[in-house]
Amino acid sequence: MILYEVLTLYAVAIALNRTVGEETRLGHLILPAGVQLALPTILAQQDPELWGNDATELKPERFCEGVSKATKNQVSFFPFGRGPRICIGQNFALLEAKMAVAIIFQRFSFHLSPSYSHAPRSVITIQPEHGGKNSFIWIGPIPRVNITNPVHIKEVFTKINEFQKVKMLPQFNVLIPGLVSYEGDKWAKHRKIINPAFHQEKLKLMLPVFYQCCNEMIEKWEKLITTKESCELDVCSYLQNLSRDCISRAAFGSNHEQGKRIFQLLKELSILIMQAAQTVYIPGWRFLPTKANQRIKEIDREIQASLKSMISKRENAMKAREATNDDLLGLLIESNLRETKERLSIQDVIDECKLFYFAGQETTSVLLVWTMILLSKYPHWQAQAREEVLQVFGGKKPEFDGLNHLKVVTMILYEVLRLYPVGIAFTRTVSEETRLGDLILPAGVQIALPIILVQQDPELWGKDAAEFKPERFCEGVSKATKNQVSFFPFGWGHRICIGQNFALLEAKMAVAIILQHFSFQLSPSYSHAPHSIITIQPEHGAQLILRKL
Ligand code: HEM
Repeated sequence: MILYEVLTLYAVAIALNRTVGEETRLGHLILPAGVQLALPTILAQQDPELWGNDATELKPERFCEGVSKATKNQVSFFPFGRGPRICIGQNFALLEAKMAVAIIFQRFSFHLSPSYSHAPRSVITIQPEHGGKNSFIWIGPIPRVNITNPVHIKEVFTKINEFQKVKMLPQFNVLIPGLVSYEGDKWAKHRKIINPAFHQEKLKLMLPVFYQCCNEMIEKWEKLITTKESCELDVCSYLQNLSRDCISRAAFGSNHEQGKRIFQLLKELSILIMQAAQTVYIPGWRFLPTKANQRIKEIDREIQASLKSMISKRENAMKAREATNDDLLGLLIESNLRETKERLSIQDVIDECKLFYFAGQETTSVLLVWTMILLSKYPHWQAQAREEVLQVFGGKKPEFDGLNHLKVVTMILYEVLRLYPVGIAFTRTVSEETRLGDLILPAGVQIALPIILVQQDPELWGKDAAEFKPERFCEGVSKATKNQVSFFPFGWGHRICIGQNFALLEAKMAVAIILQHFSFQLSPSYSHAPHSIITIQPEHGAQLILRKL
């Protein structure tokens, strides 16, 4: 019973796949040859409609009268597949597992260690993702040490020359150039020139853009509800569009249509490159005359040409005082023109614009997605946040000072970033032999700062570390963390995210406007499955039911 229940909840593979051999009818569907079918084991075996409301709970008693009774004779349990191609090794595996379990039970009792963090992750099979607190893993021939002690984390973030960014695979250089990957003097020069574009008074200039983009999304949602009381919606794509729109207009202002096209191309480029990255890496792969590589070259050429012409036009207009500089591009050019020593080249500016797209889009949209999911799950926090927003703005347009003073909304955003940080870990390379606490780390060793473990560590955050409790932040971050580096969703130290205030302002604007217009709750079709592909996203979407207020 226990083994069956484990196989129900943690089926070895998340889905079984088939290709349609020739045109076939399946229920109402006519499936042409070549179409692929996925039979998502993990969804079918945890479907409340098939298994009841306790579908996601470990309840081996479901199997007390065997599989047929538990499944009511339906094909809703197929951990070994089904039919003629059912796993030939099923009995072998079950016998081996029973032997192992029996002998373990004879000799040990066991329970979870506090350092275990529950993170099922699918890499062909479903495995727990994290090692323990003091552990290391091999990334091919390179050892990677997990650092979870806040004192040591602070040291890693502070000593930026000793602990450098891990070099990206060459595939990604075309995609994510700029500040984020530079080191030493080059990083310092770029950071100094870009910094002013993200100062609070400059962000104030971008607020109308954020408002306009949020309003357009709200109008779309309102149209979906006009004839009904409520509607079900997967908010992921809307929030992705929102942050794409915000970054594109905030970056390129009056040229945002041209900017949008560039961002579309960058999206296509990232898909092609991610696909290439999933195949085995061959040195010089970019020079192979494949269709994908030709397209990558074409896209890159178009992006470079478009950005180049936009930047030189803007530079000339600004020199002639004909252009405003209230977008990121204008602010970056202005700051660069003011630089007396070494300026950025046009190629440098192009690279930083590309980076804004990647750094600024997916990050803010996943923050918003998790915020809406958690506010749906915890309606009393949704009500408290709405009360605050209505108290500060009523039904009016949210303005800069009001947004900066939203206390409950800020606490909520921090708590979302604590539980669902944008990525699961930061990595660094040790540039020369260094001591870190008791460890002596030779050059070349990698360091991982597993943010997701540290920010949910019961030793640092208390027994309720895994619970959503925004009240932890009611007296600010320093009090919540007891002045330790145990909360770092934007990084820490000199290399802290340059877009942090931009992202938080955009998120506060979006949350405020959404709360002014709608109430929302989780739809029964939402299934909670945080999934890490660069950022942590809900794997099966964020289906919510929206109601107009
Ligand atoms: C919720 C939203 C965001 C989150 C959680 C986030 C998170 C981060 C983190 C963790 C880092 C540091 C990585 C490391 O130290 O290895 C970083 C760096 C950076 N971020 Fe963000 N980011 C967000 C939004 C943005 C936005 C909107 C922009 C720009 C428009 C941006 C631009 C950058 C840049 C340029 C860096 C590199 C800084 C440097 O190396 O000096 N980010 N971000």
